[in-house]
Amino acid sequence: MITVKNIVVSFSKRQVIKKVSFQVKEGAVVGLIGPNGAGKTTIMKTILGLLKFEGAIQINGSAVTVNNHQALTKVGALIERPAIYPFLTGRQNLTLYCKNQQDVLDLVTSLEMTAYVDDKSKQYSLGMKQKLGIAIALLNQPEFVILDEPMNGLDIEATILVRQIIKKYADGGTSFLISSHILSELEKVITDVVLINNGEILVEKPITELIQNEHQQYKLVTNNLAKTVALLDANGIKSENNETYLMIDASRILEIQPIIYAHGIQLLELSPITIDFEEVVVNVLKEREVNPK
Ligand SMILES: Nc1ncnc2c1ncn2[C@@H]1O[C@H](COP(=O)(O)OP(=O)(O)OP(=O)(O)O)[C@@H](O)[C@H]1O
Repeated sequence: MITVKNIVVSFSKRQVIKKVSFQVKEGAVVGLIGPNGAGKTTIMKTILGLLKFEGAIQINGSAVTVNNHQALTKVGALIERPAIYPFLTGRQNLTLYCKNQQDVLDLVTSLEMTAYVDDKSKQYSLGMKQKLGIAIALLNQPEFVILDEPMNGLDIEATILVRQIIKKYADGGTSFLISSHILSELEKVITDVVLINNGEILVEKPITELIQNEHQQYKLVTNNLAKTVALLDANGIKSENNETYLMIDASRILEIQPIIYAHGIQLLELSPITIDFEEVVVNVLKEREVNPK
């Protein structure tokens, strides 16, 4: 587990990370999200012992400091640009960092890099470099992987591939801390969300909880909407009629089926009205603008 407790990071006396605390549990894929300049990269660099900080960071109980990187031996990372030697081939770069050659073979295959892995990496496109950087981060069976904008420059196929690999590693117990601005993509892979703004945490939650909170309304479709409205009304259940469906408050949905069945009405659909992850995040940020702490 990575435990970040009350960390404060300052640049020239300006606090950019302000008492941030969160955890990354085993097998969790935590999305670290927030607007530009929120402090995501700074937090990642701090966890990697690259920046001075106040507070405490522990990886499996062992402290990370600027002078002690012992805790980081099982941590793989891709921060900002991949650390690649341009005059070496992709394979030579991977070999340089790996402890077990089999890892290189596996990652080259699973990230579909075979066609160019023996070319000099200075010739690589942005996406090829990015894949190589991700492969380096995943070498040596890491317990934790920190990825800053891993989908940068990746095409759709590579994005799907990277998503599948993250899931495979997470299923095997590897934990991830991933930042990305592509929330629709991040949503497909993360288990938890840490949302930051101006160096402060606004939300730390499982993603299901964050989105579920917004499932306040259900969509109800029956074979007789007008009669359904009247029946619900008679039972004190408010519904909003949108012509093709009714909107019902989540707190009353369990009562609906017995009422309509008793009157011979057929239930065709009863499903939560979801708003997507992107909308939830925008709403949280907007709400904070209106009601600052
Ligand atoms: N080396 C530095 N010196 C001074 N200020 C810095 C330095 N690095 C980052 N900052 C400042 O710290 C704040 C957080 O920056 P950071 O790069 O962590 O944000 P971010 O959330 O990763 O943003 P983005 O989404 O744009 O990558 C910003 O205000 C930035 O200007």
